[in-house]
Parts: sequence; C-alpha cells; structure tokens
Amino acid sequence: MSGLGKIYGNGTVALQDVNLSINEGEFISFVGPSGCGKSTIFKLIAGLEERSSGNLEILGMTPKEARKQSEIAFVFQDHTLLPWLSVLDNVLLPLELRGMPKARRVEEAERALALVGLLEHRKSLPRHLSGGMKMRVSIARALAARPKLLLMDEPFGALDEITRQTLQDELLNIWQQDPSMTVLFVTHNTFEAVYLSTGIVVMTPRPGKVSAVVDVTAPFPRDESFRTSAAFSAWVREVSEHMQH
Ligand SMILES: Nc1ncnc2c1ncn2[C@@H]1O[C@H](COP(=O)(O)OP(=O)(O)OP(=O)(O)O)[C@@H](O)[C@H]1O
Repeated sequence: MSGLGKIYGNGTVALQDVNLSINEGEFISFVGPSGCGKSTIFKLIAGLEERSSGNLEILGMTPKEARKQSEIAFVFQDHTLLPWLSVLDNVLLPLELRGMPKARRVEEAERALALVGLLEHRKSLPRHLSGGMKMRVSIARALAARPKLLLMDEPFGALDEITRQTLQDELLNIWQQDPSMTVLFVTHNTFEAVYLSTGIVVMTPRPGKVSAVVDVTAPFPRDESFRTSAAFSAWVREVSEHMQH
C-alpha cells in the first residue's frame, strides 16, 4: 500500500496516506480505535471498495485480479454459515461457485475440515454446533480454496476466553503448515495481537493512518510460556503505548 486513501461517498475520510509493505508468509494484526479504518483496509484489499487515492498491490496483482484467482479468503466475526446446509456443504459452497470438479471439491473441503478438527461433524447442521465450532467451520470454508491471503476481521471477538485461546493456537498451527500463506487479522485485543503476530500495525483515530508497526520477533511455535513471559508483557505495553499517542 502506498499513499492509500479512502473517502466514502458521504465525505468521511476513512484512510489517509497509508503506506505499508507486508511480506508473504507474515501474520500481521491491525489494532486501533473503533472507526480508524481497519475494516476499510480489508474492503480495499478484498476489492469490495475502490480506493480514492494511492496504490494497492496484492501478490503483484490488483485486488480484483487477486480475488478472481481465489488468492484471497475472508473470515468475519459473524460466521455467516447457511443454516440449512450441513457443515460439509457450507465448506463446499464456495468451491462449487468457483466451478471446481466435484471429486476435488469434496477432497479439499474434507482436508480443510480435518485441519480444524471437524471432519467427524461434516454432516451436522450449524445450529447443532457451539460458537467455537461454527467459527472453525468458517475458517475451514476460507481455507478450502488454499488462499494465499487470509483476511480475518475480529474472528474471535464473540467467543469466550478459553475458546478464543484454543482457536488462536489452532490458527497458528494451520498458518505454520503453509509457509506461503499470509494472514491479516483485525482485533481490538492487544494480547491476542501479540500472541499471534509476526508484526502489529497500530492505526491512529480517523482519518486512519499507520502510527507504528511493532515487530513481534518471538519464535514459533508459541504457547502458554510465551503468554506469561516478560517479553510478551513488554510487547503488549509497547503496542498499548503507541495506541495512546
Ligand atoms: N460505507 C460507508 N460509508 C460511509 N462511511 C463509512 C462506510 N464504511 C465505513 N465508514 C466510516 O469510515 C470510518 C472507518 O470505518 P471502518 O469500519 O473501516 O473502521 P474500523 O476501524 O474497522 O472500526 P471498528 O473497529 O469499529 O470495526 C468510520 O468512521 C465509518 O463510520
């Protein structure tokens, strides 16, 4: 992103001069006050909104090209599963829309469900699953097409703390299995950002700009001992301080 700006039709300046370069395979979290433009950045990346100024390139392509080639997938806080379809059919749906042959579709969907530990629930309906399980299905649906870029907008915001931490570990495991997959993650939770990320982008209040990028250089795999370490607290403090300035 260089000089990236977004002014909505009603005149709201959501983003101003955002400059950011993210390497393949990174796990980058975006934190900042409500309304600072985090979701707007995602919408521009996803090609759902047009930028007003500047440049944005994804894997050497425009957002729309990247989306067409199924290089981008999303996970939102609201799991958006179709209630009348089974777990497997929910995961199959986007593959079907892309015209993937049936046998391959089932193979990819089952691979993704196995990654999130839900293969044995493939025939269940969403209403028979817990909140954490629905989120896992939503992650499986995003992973089924093997995206190069995974956009996650506050995916764990509605979950209880224990489930949230379990899913954080599962997500890190999945990400580590594919070194070329880049994850961009929006969260309001500084602890979550530090635990998951290789880097954290701290944004200013509207109009959103990048106020700091904090590298979290702790090695992977990460576990409870990282969460309780002095280094972890120091990174949380650093991010919080940037958020207050
Ligand atoms: N379609 C739209 N039309 C007009 N203004 C919009 C539109 N979408 C977002 N905005 C405004 O742009 C600003 C940035 O919104 P955005 O949703 O990107 O922020 P955010 O950082 O994701 O917020 P939150 O943390 O509350 O989800 C806000 O002031 C919002 O009201």
